[in-house]
Amino acid sequence: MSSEYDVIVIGAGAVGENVADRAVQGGLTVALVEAELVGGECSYWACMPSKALLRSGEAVRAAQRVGGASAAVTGDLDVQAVLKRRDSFTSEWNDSGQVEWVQGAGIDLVRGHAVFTGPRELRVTAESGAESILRARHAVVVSTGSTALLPDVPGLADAAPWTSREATSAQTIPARLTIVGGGVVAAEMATAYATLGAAVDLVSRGTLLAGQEPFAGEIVAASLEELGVTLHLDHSPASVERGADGVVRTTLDDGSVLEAEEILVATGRLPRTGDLGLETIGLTPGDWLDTDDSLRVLGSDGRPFDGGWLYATGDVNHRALLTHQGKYQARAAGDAIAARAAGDEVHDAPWGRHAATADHRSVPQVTFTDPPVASVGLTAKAAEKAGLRTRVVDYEIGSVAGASVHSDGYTGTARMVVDEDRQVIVGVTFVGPDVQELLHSATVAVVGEVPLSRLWHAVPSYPTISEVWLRLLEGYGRQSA
Ligand SMILES: Cc1cc2nc3c(=O)[nH]c(=O)nc-3n(C[C@H](O)[C@H](O)[C@H](O)COP(=O)(O)OP(=O)(O)OC[C@H]3O[C@@H](n4cnc5c(N)ncnc54)[C@H](O)[C@@H]3O)c2cc1C
Ligand SMILES: NC(=O)c1ccc[n+]([C@@H]2O[C@H](COP(=O)([O-])OP(=O)(O)OC[C@H]3O[C@@H](n4cnc5c(N)ncnc54)[C@H](O)[C@@H]3O)[C@@H](O)[C@H]2O)c1
Repeated sequence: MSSEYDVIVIGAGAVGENVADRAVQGGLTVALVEAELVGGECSYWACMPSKALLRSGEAVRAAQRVGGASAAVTGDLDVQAVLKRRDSFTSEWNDSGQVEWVQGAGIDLVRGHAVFTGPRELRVTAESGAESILRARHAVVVSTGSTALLPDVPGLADAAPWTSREATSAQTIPARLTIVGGGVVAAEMATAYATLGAAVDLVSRGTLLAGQEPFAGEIVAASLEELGVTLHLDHSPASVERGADGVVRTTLDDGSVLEAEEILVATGRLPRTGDLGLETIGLTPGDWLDTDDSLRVLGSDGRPFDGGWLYATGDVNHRALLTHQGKYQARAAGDAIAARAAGDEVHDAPWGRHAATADHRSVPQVTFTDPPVASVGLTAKAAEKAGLRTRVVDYEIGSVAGASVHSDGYTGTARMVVDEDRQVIVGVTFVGPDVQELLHSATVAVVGEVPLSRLWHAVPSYPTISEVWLRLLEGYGRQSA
């Protein structure tokens, strides 16, 4: 069977779903191809189940930090109830709700694994083995996401290691868990599993959360230790072996040996482009797909590949491996495809409707540790590296009235990075209980390039934690204008 559509989107993760939706809203016919579950990684094995695993423990600790409330929280966490609540967020790994949404949005869902057979043409193989050919009149969008990277450590692959998929979908909590990695997945899963009762060892070849401001990793490291996690920073596993007794023994580069029931590998991601038939159209399987700002894949000459019919959105383009940022790209790409198909003007200059400009220097991210780390834009180090003349202002969040009411002994740190030449903020980081809900104010300030002189007129309410904004401005000092 063969069918022709205006647009084919490969991958029905959060990002692919949104590209398809925008293209349909732009008047185009769209086939959305999915090999596994409609909704992708975020819904079933990443954002939602991981945040569900974290939330119950966070709620208990939040109450324990408020005098009077703490007396009411005396029991243990109900681990089975936490896992059951997590299962409800993944709809027990059943995608019928999302399929209904796709169909209601006017998108044709094609179940199966897609491979390129030529330009604008794909073969889809269903689970039953049935094959169909899809052709695209205007565009093919690759939204196939990313998969866990397994470092080349002797014995690791044979030790049945967990990746983020097993860690977010586990039905029992191992008594002991070794985690390899020091990034977001490692920090969040160490928080979750330690809270759920596992004895956790975390091995990272560097510091924790190395891409963030240094104080973020330091605060999270202290909080993990308080939860009972043993940190092995600046270490790597030299070899791994699962014994006949089922125990995983991880030998570190200093010769010490960690024992655990499971080992979680959280050492970064690889693009899901290895089995897409990219070689048939002249691209390299296994590569990330570089794009321009309207998400067209670039060829080796730096120009849109083969005249510009191929797009890549979400994790697979390596611009920002985050659901919200991928969905932002999806809106830009879906609308750009519709505009180009209609011969309408394409607004792909910086900050235009069809450009994912914010991917470069204005990406917000929350790491849901306890306390969480919420950041947007450039760190002080990244701003300096980018050649900006900057000034950094730090403030201890616990000193604002709203924070002291929020929790007893609230501790946290805020940093604002100012571009001195333009008098605008290029980066903000907050670390402290509940700061994730402050982040969008920082994103608006960074993306809007709001002049510092105007920010003084954005008055934070008393007594809220957002008064930290006023303290950061006071720390910077008011200009005469
Ligand atoms: C543990 C963990 C927690 C995370 N938490 C957060 C968070 O809190 N917030 C956040 O913003 N981000 C988070 N992320 C990142 C987020 O999950 C990803 O950025 C997001 O899922 C990427 O979406 P995507 O649509 O690009 O890819 P995916 O969600 O991976 O979707 C790709 C889809 O393509 C399908 N596919 C692949 N190849 C083919 C093919 N050849 N044919 C047909 N279908 C195919 C796959 O089956 C999959 O469904 C987390 C990641 C991890 C690992
Ligand atoms: N809350 C969120 O927004 C959220 C949550 C989880 C994941 N994510 C996304 O998922 C992506 C992947 O996360 P991740 O944590 O897997 O990757 P990462 O790139 O953030 O971190 C990888 C970590 O592994 C360490 N490492 C690599 N090889 C090692 C080795 N051999 N031995 C010891 N340590 C080693 C690195 O030093 C680094 O600390 C991130 O880019 C993030 O954007 C987001």
